[in-house]
This record gives sequence, structure tokens and C-alpha cells, in this order.
Amino acid sequence: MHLSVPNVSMIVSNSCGDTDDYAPGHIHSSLTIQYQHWSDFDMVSVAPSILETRSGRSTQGSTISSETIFIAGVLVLCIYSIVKFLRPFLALYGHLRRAQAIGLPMKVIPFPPGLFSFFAFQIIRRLGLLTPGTKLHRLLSMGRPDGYDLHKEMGDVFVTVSPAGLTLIVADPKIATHVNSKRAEFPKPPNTGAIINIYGRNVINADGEVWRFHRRVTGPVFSERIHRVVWQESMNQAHLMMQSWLPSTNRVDIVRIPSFGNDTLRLGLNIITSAAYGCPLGWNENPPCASSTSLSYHASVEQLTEHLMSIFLTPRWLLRFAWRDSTWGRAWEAYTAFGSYMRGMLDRERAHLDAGDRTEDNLLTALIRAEEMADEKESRNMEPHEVMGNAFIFLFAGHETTANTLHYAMILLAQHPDIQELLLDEVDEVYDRAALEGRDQLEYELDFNRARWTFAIMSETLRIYTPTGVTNKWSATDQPITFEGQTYVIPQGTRISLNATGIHSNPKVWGDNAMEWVPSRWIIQDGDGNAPLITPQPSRAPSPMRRRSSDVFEKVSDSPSPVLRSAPLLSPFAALQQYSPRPMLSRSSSVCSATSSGTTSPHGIVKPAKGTFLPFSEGSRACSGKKFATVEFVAVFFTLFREHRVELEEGWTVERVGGILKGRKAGALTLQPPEAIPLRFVKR
Ligand code: HEM
Repeated sequence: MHLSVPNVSMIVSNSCGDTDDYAPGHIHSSLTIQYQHWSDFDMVSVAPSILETRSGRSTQGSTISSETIFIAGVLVLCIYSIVKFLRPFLALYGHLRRAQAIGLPMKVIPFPPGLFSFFAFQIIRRLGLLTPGTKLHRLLSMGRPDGYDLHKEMGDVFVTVSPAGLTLIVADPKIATHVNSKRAEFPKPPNTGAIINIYGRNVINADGEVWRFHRRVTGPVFSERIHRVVWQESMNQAHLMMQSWLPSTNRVDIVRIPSFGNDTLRLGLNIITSAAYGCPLGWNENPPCASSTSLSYHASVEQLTEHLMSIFLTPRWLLRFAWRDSTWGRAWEAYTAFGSYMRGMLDRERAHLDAGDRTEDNLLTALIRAEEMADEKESRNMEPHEVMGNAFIFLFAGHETTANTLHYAMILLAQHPDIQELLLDEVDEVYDRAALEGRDQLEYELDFNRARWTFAIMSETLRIYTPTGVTNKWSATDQPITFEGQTYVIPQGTRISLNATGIHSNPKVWGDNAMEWVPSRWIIQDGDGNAPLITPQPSRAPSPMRRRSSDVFEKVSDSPSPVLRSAPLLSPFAALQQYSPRPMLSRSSSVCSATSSGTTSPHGIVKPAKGTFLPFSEGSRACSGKKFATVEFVAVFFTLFREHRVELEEGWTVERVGGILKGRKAGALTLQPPEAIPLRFVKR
């Protein structure tokens, strides 16, 4: 009787209980090892002896005793375990040699970056063992760059070597620009963003042809037309949010907001659901749902965000059997509820399309059309899981990042009343101008570009509190990069972490005050005719439109308001001159400046040089929603600050809040304050 070697190998492997863990490549190599060992024996005689021994029959006539077979089995297991144990170290040795060959500073870390370090961070933090600044924190940070600290020791570009391979960590703007501009040479790492794949493949984690197809379908939706809707809807939702804070009986002078973060998340979700999903919502309203659920729309998103990791790590078929009150049970509940809301909205859009009453595409109609009609270049339709994947990812990417930026900006303004004064003057002036033009509403086309301090505040908040701190790429082949005039070859397969928070806090780029929140660094103060719009007054008279006491606008005088006109440049800027960006530095020095492009944005604020400001990334894989987010931010600010100013709640000091802002919420996908900071809006 013959027994094939693979069958024998499976018996051995199963006894280790380990085969499930293996990628196909691993399985293959483990078989090879066992084959070499077993080949020392006479397979024809060994095999029957195994079977006979197992079935309890006599081993008479066999030349090898069962003890020998047992010892051989143990030996195989030992060798297998040793090789398995040594494998990462052997790999590490190989990676080390490849890293040394690059010639850049190098650091060895004992664990793979990415998901592993994310988990390690969370577990150790939850055990209370992770204090910022400690050796352990620094060691774990090696796999998860955050800020410029690591670069102080290692330089603006260095390599980390771990059992998983090489990672190039970059806080140099020129290399960041180079990598971001070469999509084919530096694609996203394989299996990147798998965690956001939970409903299906989507534009953020696709690459190559698939990405091009997804971008062709979804990109055109984010045009000026949608920005007009975003503007309108942002003002509407900001009003609704303000109303939700006011006591139902009467208006009061001070509105207390215990959890501004949750409210901005709801605000962001409602805005994108209306503007991109064609489904306008009241403050507490739910969109249509394909099946019944006890979770509200907002609760399903909140719960989904909280349990994203469990959903990602647990097979769906297992998740559905989880006990309802367990973490996995809640994860499944959120996953199915949110999926039903998306299906409900898709069904609604299909009905609109069938009825012929959708003249302009929103995101969902664009996805539905791509599902129904084959793409010309791709010769294929979008698959249902891709429709769901994209419907999910735009909601997800489109609300949390913007909401958190609004949240941080609001806290920072409460901490910096001097900057808030400049903002309030701008808001008043924009409303006054609109009134002078005979309008009682702000309009996207006319008023968006009048914002300057609002832009400056948004940009500076994104610089210091960057929602997505690192974007990851991968070298598809050996790739040359130039750093400080020297060329280095980055081997194929190297992960490349573009450390946006590192660049944003790099003193060579942003000056010695790089870590300070200084919105004035974004304002062009002279030289290009873009004088700031506003003239802060010693004691500001309320502007005509701001003075209104009801929702009905008062008729304003046609004469220019005291805060309007071609005013001389602001004196407060002079006081803030010390914070102006560093001047452009010479080319011979490797040092670059954030403002070295010398250009301005259309709004007279600094347009940073390429590679120096990366909250939205750059190049063809840059954020599709950059303008969407900016329009939302400006419209919400213009609405909230029209009649109110923001302050920290009583008992909360600037220092206490500053301490909290240094942390980050554990487990959150994008940056969020680690605890709620109560704010209040005070009538001005
Ligand atoms: C302050 C707000 C936002 C920030 C800071 C931000 C940041 C980013 C970053 C850093 C990326 C690149 C990610 C990577 O390559 O790994 C990205 C991509 C993307 N973002 Fe945003 N985002 C914001 C708002 C939005 C909004 C409002 C939308 C949609 C409405 C959106 C949709 C997308 C999409 C679709 C991509 C993938 C682009 C592609 O690969 O083709 N984002 N975002």
C-alpha cells in the first residue's frame, strides 16, 4: 500500500495545529522541509506501519518500530518549529543587508509596522504602560511615525528594518513630492486599507486599472455643482445644529455644548448624505433603510466606527452568530444596520432614476449608472460590492475628517480669543458685503472666496492636527530617490511612509515655531495687492447683518459699513509678524521653506510649496474631497460665528485643554481629541 508524501505531511502539519495560519507560500515551504526528513525512510514500508499501528493491528514484518516513527515525528516537529521560529530572524538578516545597501540612516525594530504596531499600541496603551516620551513609546513609534521627534534623531529620511521588511520614513518635502507624483512606481502597498474594504472594494484602496475605473466614475461628481450644494447644506445643517443646542422655549445668551465632537460628526454626516447621496436630512432624521433596524443612522455610523476592527478581523459568517450584547454582536448590528441604510439610499436613487427625475448625477446615481452600463475603457460594469464599497467609503472618508477638523478648530479658537477676534471681523465683513450687494443670504460663488482667516484657521488646524498623519506607498521596482543632493536606490518592495505630521512639524520647513498653532502664517500681508479684507476695530460695532435678532434679515443701509472698504493693512498682523513663515532659503542648502513657491491661493493666503503641506496628500491619489471639505468648513464657520463666539466652558483652562490636545483618541482611525472638551457659544 502506498501513501503519498503530501498526505503524510498533512498529518504532521495538523498535529501542529498551525496550517490555517499559512499563506500558500508558507505551506509550500513547510512541505518541503518535511519531505526532506521523511525521505530518509523507506516510504513504502513506513506508510503501512503508520496505518497498521493506528488501526491497532500487528506491526509484524515491519523493519522500523513505532518508537522510531514517534521519534522521527517529534524530530520533524522540532525542526519545523525551529525553522518557523528562526524564519523572521533569517528574514530580518536579509532585510538588514538590503537596508544597509541603501546607505540611509537605519533603525531596526523588532516588530512589523502597520497593523501589528497599531495593535501593540492599543494593547499597551490600554494596560496603562504607554507614556509618551518613554523608551517603549519611542520604540513602538518607530513603526508608527507621528510628528517630527523620530526625525530629530534619525534625519528627515531614514529606513526602519523589521521582520516584515523595509520601511522608508519620510519627512522631506521633495521626496514626498517625488513619491506622490509617480503613481506607477510608488503604488499603495499591497492589501493596503483592507480595513476599509468591509463592504467591498473602493476607490481609496484600489490601485492600477481598478482605481482608474473607480476614479473615472466617482471623480466627476465632485465638481463645482456639488460644492454649491455643500455650501447651502452646510449652512442649513449648522443652523439646525445651533437650534438643537438652544432650549426649546427661548433663545439664551450662552449655549452650552458638552460634546461638540459628536455634534460635528452628525453635522458632517448630514451634509454629505444630502450633498453627495441626494438625501436631505433633518437634524435627527434617518435616511430610508432597506430593512428594519433599531439603530438610528447616526448611531449605526458611530457604532460601526467603534467596532471597525472587530468587523475587519472576524469573518462575517462568524460575526452573525455573535451574542447580541457582546462587542462582536454590536459590531454585527452596526454592520448590518449601516449596510441597510446604504441599500435604502441606493434603492431611493434607483427609483428617482427610473422616474427620470434625476437630471444631475450625485455620487449614488453615478455608481448606479456604472453598475448598469459598462465602462467604455474598462469594458465592464461596476460590481455590486464595488458600488457598496464606494458608497461606504465616501460617507466614511467624507464626514469624519472634516468633522474632526471643525472640532479641533473650534477648541483652538476658544483657546485663542485674539485669533477669534480676527475671524469674527471677517465674518461680519462678509455678511456686510453681501448686504451691500442686496443679498440676505451668502452665496457660494460670491462669498466663499472672501474667506481668508477662515482658510488660514482651517489650514493651520490641518497642519498641526492632521487627520491622516501618514500615507503609505510602496516601491514597485528598485527606485532612485534624491536626498540632500545624493541619490539612493530604494529596493523593490520597500514600504514608504510619507509622514505628513513629520513634515508639518519639521522646523526646516515651517520654522522654529512649527509646532505652534499660528494661523497668521498663512496670511499674505503685502506685496501682491491682496490686502486683507478686514480692519479690526478697537471696539467693534456690530455689523448691520450681525445685529439681527430674529431669523429675518434686517434691511441694511447702502452706505459702507465702518468695517468695510479698501483699508490700510492690518496692524494686528504687524504684531504677529514674528510668526510669519520663514523666508525662502537658498537652493544650495537642503533646507526648504513651506512658502518657497512664492505663490498665493486665490484668497490671498499662502499657497505652500509642494510637499510641505500634506493633509489631503498630493498627486493623482490626493483627496477627491479637498474642496468639498473646505467649502463645508467655511460655510459652517460663517453660520456659527455670525451671532456667537466660542469659549471654553467655565473651569476649563487653556493649559488643561492644551494638555488634552496633545493626546489622541485610542483606536480612532483618524485623529480625534482623546476626551470631550466642553465648549459654549456666547451671543456677541
Ligand atoms: C479635512 C478633510 C479631509 C482630509 C484631511 C482628507 C484626507 C485625505 C487623504 C490624506 C487622502 C489620501 C489617503 C491615502 O492616499 O492613503 C484622502 C483620499 C481620499 N479622500 Fe479625503 N480627506 C478629507 C475629506 C474628504 C471628503 C469630504 C471626501 C469626500 C466627500 C473625501 C474623499 C476622499 C477620497 C475618495 C479619497 C481617495 C482618493 C483616491 O485615492 O483616488 N475626503 N483624503
